[in-house]
Amino acid sequence: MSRNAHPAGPRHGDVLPDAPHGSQPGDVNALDPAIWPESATRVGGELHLGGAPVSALVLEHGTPALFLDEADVRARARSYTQAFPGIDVYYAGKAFLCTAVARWVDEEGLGLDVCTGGELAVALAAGFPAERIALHGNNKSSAELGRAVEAGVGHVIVDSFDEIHRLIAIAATAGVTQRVLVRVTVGVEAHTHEFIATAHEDQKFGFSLRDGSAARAVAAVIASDVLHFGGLHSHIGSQIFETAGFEVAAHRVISFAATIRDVHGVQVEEINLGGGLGIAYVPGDDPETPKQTLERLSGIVEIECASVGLRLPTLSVEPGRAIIGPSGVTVYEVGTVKDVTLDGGQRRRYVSVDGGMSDNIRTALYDAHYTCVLANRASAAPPALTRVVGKHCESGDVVVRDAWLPGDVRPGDLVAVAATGAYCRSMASNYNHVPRPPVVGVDQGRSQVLVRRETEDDLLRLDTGVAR
Ligand SMILES: Cc1ncc(COP(=O)(O)O)c(C=O)c1O
Ligand SMILES: N[C@@H](CCCC[NH3+])C(=O)O
Repeated sequence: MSRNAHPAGPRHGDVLPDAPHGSQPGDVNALDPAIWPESATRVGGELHLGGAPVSALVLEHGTPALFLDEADVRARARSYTQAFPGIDVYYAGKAFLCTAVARWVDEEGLGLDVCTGGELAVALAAGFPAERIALHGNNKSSAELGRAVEAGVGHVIVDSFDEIHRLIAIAATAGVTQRVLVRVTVGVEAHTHEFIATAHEDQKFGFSLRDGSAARAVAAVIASDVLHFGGLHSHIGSQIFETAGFEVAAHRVISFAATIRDVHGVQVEEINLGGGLGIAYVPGDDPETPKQTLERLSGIVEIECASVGLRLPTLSVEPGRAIIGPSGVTVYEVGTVKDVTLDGGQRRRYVSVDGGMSDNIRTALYDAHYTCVLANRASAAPPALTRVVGKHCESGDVVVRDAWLPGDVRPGDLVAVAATGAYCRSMASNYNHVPRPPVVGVDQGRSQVLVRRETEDDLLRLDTGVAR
C-alpha cells in the first residue's frame, strides 16, 4: 500500500530541485482545464473565477478564501445523475457541506450522505428531503440515531452490532420501521493513501465478509421486525483512479447477496458501491468521467448478478470529492518570500501565504499534491521551483510542496490553489487560533458568501473566561 495519495510514480508535484525529472513546465500561467473549474480563465493576465476577477473577489471577501463555482458543482452533480439513469446518486456531504450546497444537490436530484448529527443538522436546516438522506458512521450515538429516525431518513447504513441493537430499540420506541443497509468490508486493498482506504480487513469500518460478521449482521437485521433490510453497502476508499477495486468489491458483494437470498429467501434491493472516484489535482492525473465509471460499475453489477442468477438490485453510489473538489479554488495572499540553500547548494524558494494547514490539512496528512498559479497577474519571469507554505507554527505546514511559480512572486501577490473544494474547508481547524476562511459561491460574475469567515470574536465566544 502506497503512503502517497497519488501512488502512480514520479509526477510534476514530486519534483525536487535536484531531481533528474525536474523539468520546468511550459507555461506557469496556464490553467489546465482538467484541474481548474471551467470558469477559471485569465483576462488580461488576471485569473477570473465564476466570471469575476480575482482581485475584485478578494477586495470583497479577503484572503484566504475558498471560492466555489456553483455552475461547476451543479454540472458535476448532473453529470452523475444523467450519466446513467437508474443509478441513485448520493452526494457525500463530508467532502463539503453547507446549506447552499445541500440545496444545490437537492435541486439537481441527488440524495445526500451524512455521517454525523452535525451533517444531518445542516441537511435538515437546508430543507433537504429526509427520505433522500442516508446516515453513515461507525459510531453513531443514540442521539444521532434517534434524530435520524425521527426525521425519517431514507436509510441508515449500519456499521456495528452495538448500533444494530441501539437502532432496534430506537425504532421500536418510535413505532417505525427503519430501512437499513449493512456496510460490509470486502477485503480490497484500494490503491490510494492508507489513511483513506477503507475496505481492507484491519480498519474500523463495516462488517467483515471474511469472518462471518457481515452474515450475522444481516441475519440480525432480517430477524428484527422494526428494521427493513434494504441491502448492502461497500466503500473501498477515496481518490481512486483504478476501477479494479470496485470490480472486486462488486463481485464479493453480489456473491454475498446471492448467499443472503439462498439462506434467508430475501432479495437484496439495493447495492451501494460507495464513493471514492478520483479527481485531477496535478497534470497527468487522468480520472474517468462519471459516465465511464457508472457504465463500468453497472456493467460489472449486471454481469455478476447474471452469474449468480440474482435479480438486478438498484445500484447506488456516493461521490463527494468528484462533485465538489474541482469546483473549489482557494486564494491566498503572499506574505513573505524566502530563499534557502539546501545541502548540495541548490536553492529552494518558500512562499508563505496567509492560511495553511488550518484550511488545507491534506498536504500534511496525506502527502497530497496540488496545482497553484500566480492569480492577480500573469508573469513572464522565469519559473522558480517553489514551496507554498502556510503561517502556522509547524514546519509540516505545507500547502503545495513543489510548485513552479514565476520567479518574481512577491508579497501582496495572490496565489490560487486548484481543486480545494473537497476535504479542505470540511477538515479545517482553528490551529494557532487562525479563523477559518469563508466559502464564497461564484457564478456569472456574482459572488455570495455561503459560509462567512470566522472572526476573533468567534474564537473567543467559546472561551468561557473562567480562570479556574
Ligand atoms: C462511506 C463513504 N461514502 C462516500 C465517501 C465519499 O468519498 P469520495 O469523496 O472519495 O467520493 C466516503 C469517503 O471516503 C465514505 O467514507
Ligand atoms: N478526507 C479524505 C478522504 C476520506 C474521506 C471519507 N472517508 C481526503 O481528504 O482525501
